[in-house]
Amino acid sequence: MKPDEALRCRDLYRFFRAGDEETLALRGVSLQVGRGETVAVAGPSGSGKTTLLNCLAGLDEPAGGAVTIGGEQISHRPERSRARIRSRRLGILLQSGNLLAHLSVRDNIRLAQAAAGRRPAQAPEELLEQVGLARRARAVASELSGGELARAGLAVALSNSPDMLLADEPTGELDGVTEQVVLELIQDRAAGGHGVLVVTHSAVVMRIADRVIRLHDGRIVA
Ligand SMILES: Nc1ncnc2c1ncn2[C@@H]1O[C@H](COP(=O)(O)OP(=O)(O)OP(=O)(O)O)[C@@H](O)[C@H]1O
Repeated sequence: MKPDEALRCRDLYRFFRAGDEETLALRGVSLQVGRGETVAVAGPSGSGKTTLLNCLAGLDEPAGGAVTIGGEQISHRPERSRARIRSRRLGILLQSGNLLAHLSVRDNIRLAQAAAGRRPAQAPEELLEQVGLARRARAVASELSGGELARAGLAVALSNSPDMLLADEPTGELDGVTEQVVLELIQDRAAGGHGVLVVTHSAVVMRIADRVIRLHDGRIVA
């Protein structure tokens, strides 16, 4: 893997079996994302976007192929190893939010940093400052607006200076202006050296991405 590569996957296959029926959710997907690069993944419902994201994040195991994050292979390893790589090398941003509801934004960041088990490069206050949320450090999720929640989620996802940020519809519920602000923030942060892969239906996200990858029936078609 080249030093400027944040993520690489080769020939990913994933099947699901329900009774007699077999779905080929991923059929040989290969891609790479460079440091500082933002790649959008688009495609119709059922094309395999979420399955791909889960395999890249080590939350699901591909039946075939391999995933490497920051030079370290995450696929085909025991869950403990995958969890360690996830917490040190990946930031994961989901539409459902990545904050624990009973903890303040600051404590959510602290928890993510403690899970990585090494000295964090940035203090929670600094991360919150960078996403424009310094004044809401003590708030819990239910006290935040949609835009603030997206910023808080981003601060948590970036809390261990990941090699790669993986996001699933991170701006899905936001209005156009807030969406633009959060995306600019994601890109700004990416300039700091990690790669970004965003699963999205949003034309705004596709416009700001450096590249758009289109999935159809589990294959990259463009
Ligand atoms: N756990 C599962 N068991 C069986 N089939 C599954 C499972 N998860 C996904 N699939 C199937 O795999 C295919 C890809 O699903 P996936 O959720 O990755 O698509 P998607 O592109 O993310 O769709 P959407 O945009 O609707 O979220 C679909 O046909 C889906 O029904």
